[in-house]
Amino acid sequence: MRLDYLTIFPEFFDVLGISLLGKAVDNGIVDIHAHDLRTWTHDRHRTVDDTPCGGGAGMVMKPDPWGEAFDDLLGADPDPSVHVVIPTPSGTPFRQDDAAQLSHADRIVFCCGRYEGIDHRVIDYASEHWSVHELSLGDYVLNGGEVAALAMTEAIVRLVPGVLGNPESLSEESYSQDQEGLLEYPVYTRPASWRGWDVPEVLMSGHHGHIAQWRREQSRELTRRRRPDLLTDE
Ligand SMILES: Nc1cc(-c2ccc3ccn(Cc4ccc(CN5CCCCC5)cc4)c3c2)n[nH]1
Repeated sequence: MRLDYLTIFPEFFDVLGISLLGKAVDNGIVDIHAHDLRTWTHDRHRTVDDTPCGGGAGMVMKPDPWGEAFDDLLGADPDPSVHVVIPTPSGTPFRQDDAAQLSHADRIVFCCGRYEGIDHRVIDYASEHWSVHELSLGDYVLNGGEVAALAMTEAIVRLVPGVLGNPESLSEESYSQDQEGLLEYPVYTRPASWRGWDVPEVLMSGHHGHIAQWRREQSRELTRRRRPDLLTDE
């Protein structure tokens, strides 16, 4: 899987060389390239923004640098197997299903906007050529797309075979189908008693059936309290 990031802050993505994703890069499972969008500017001030047509506060990112970056990175031939992800507050919510689907992609290009956003014609042009995903990280406004791109990257890449040390843990995670889409149960480790708090006895019983039942109950109770929207039983 090749991941490209178009951004005016490429150093944001240096962090991807650390830990889990760092190993995936070292193993050649994932190939990461961050690009400074100003590479594709030609004026002395390396301008990437301009005033919004129709008025309004702030600045909007000019389309030209993005178009030239697409030309260099992707060429002009349509290719639906290339996924262009554009983090935006107005996108569809990024969910585990999106991460799962994108984990099968061979190529993903993250377009990280700043200012008040990117000229919409960039999205229109990209949509004619590649598979475009306008995705929101959540219902809050960030200063740009970089943090969202990092979060989405981690959610996607950890699902790629060979990236995680213990793939079986994936099936027990919140939102995963095996967990029936419920929130995951609380976890414990040693010591058995810590500052007056004990590990639930059932977990020390060695009775796997009881432990599994307790965990299912914990998941349902936690989901009922925190995320009733995830409960589908009629
Ligand atoms: N889930 C999530 C993703 C993002 C995200 C992603 C990408 C960019 C690029 C820029 N920003 C900052 C920004 C975007 C929008 C506004 C409001 N809006 C602007 C246009 C006219 C109406 C009002 C303010 C600032 C971004 C923010 N935030 N949250």
